[in-house]
Amino acid sequence: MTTQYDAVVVGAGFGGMGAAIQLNRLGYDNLLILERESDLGGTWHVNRYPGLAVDIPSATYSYSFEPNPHWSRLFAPGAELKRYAEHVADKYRLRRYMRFGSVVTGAVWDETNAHWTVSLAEGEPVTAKYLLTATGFLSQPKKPDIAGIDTFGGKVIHTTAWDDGYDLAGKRVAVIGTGATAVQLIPEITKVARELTVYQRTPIWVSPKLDFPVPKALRRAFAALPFTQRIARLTGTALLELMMVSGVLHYKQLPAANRLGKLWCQAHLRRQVRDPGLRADLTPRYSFGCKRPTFSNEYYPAFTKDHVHLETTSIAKIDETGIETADGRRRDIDALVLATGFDLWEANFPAVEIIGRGGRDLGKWWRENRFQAYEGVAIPKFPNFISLNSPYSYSGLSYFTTIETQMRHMDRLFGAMRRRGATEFEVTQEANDAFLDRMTERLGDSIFTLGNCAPANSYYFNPHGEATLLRPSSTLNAIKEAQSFPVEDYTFA
Ligand SMILES: Cc1cc2nc3c(=O)[nH]c(=O)nc-3n(C[C@H](O)[C@H](O)[C@H](O)COP(=O)(O)OP(=O)(O)OC[C@H]3O[C@@H](n4cnc5c(N)ncnc54)[C@H](O)[C@@H]3O)c2cc1C
Repeated sequence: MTTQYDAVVVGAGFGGMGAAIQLNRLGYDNLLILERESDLGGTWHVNRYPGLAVDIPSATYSYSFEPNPHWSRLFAPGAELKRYAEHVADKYRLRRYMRFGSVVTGAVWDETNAHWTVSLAEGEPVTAKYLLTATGFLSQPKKPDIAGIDTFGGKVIHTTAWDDGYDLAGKRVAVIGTGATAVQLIPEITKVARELTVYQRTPIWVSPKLDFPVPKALRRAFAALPFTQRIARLTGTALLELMMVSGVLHYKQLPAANRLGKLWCQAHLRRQVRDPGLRADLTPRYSFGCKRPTFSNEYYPAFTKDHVHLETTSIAKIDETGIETADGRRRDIDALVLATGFDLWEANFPAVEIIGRGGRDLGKWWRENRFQAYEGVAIPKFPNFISLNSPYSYSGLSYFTTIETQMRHMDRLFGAMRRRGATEFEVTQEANDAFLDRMTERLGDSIFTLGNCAPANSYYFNPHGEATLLRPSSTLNAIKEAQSFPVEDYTFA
């Protein structure tokens, strides 16, 4: 049986596009990128809610080999990220590989033909020598399990499916959820809604946001002198890195750095909210860093407005016209906004059924053993498979550090394979186990223990209570390891 493609990449977000660029650099041109949506961009195609913006300095959020001198603000709005994704796809000629509206349902390693068979919700399966899944972490929307939610007769909008045609102006709106999305969205809703009630289960730490329009002269300098942009990128990355390494990853050695982060947010809250009761309700009971840091100058003040209510009593049920809390109070609303985030661990590890050598089912294996992946990309018994959204793959606060770390890993791995005249690779169980031990030990130094973080409800933690989403190492270290891992950690055939 012939193999149709060199590689199939699942997902046309920044991760999938980075993987395709790397495969091109390695000389593979017979590629297929399968994307269930109608266009590319992943996160930045799907999310369009008011207030959407990158939540780290824009200069750090791009491929290092394709800097963007045109960001309009220090924290660029979401539409600019989508345009940047389109620019990359055009410049690197990636659209020719993309097939939209293609929902992948599973993939099976075919021992006889030494290739992957990838099945789709519609149409014939496709086969490829290599399989790369870039299905994202924050890509499977979570709907809350609240009694009666389907009976609500007004408008229901999940933040990942924003309805541009529905006007919230003059409406009584409820927002469920107070995560990173809500921090961006709530201030925008307060500007138009007649009344807004925010249902909060877990408060969030919010830092001041040093945002401003990037002056045209600076943008021109970035375009004319690329090294200036590189400096901006390195400076931004170094600051994020400092925050991550000192405040979060080395918590055990440096608890003071973490306390400083917390004090910084507390002072922000004190400055912006005078009412001590409201302040207490908005104050998290978990350590700073247990969740992804958020930045806003408008979030806390939104709750001081007369037409905005913070509700901390849990929701008992939703009926046709409103929401009732556990203490029997109810509120009529016109629109219900679900800022309830994403299902990571159940729906995304993995996002589709992956069956490896000897029938090993990846989802089952992760759940029955531990969530693990060598260097955040490879798993024993899954030959020729790069899982870009694996446990321990998310390194650094800009996701582009993750993508480029993985591109470097691919470069070294495929290079070693080809030098041996081989076409198959598989990570060894021993190398995988040693990596898992190293990560587990490093996690012990970090803030990520349930003792510090349990009330945070953080998606960093898997169902076993281990924080296996983020790689507990500095970006520099992750990059170094991607460029120098022992190639003997893999077998080649
Ligand atoms: C609102 C929001 C704001 C964010 N802000 C930041 C930020 O400021 N900084 C930062 O570093 N990160 C941020 N992130 C994280 C962001 O997801 C990453 O930065 C990055 O965009 C991930 O790229 P990706 O390609 O890995 O995943 P995604 O962008 O999620 O792309 C995955 C793609 O896979 C497709 N897919 C999934 N399953 C299937 C299937 N079965 N079949 C076919 N296609 C499938 C999806 O449709 C999607 O297009 C944010 C995330 C969200 C949701």
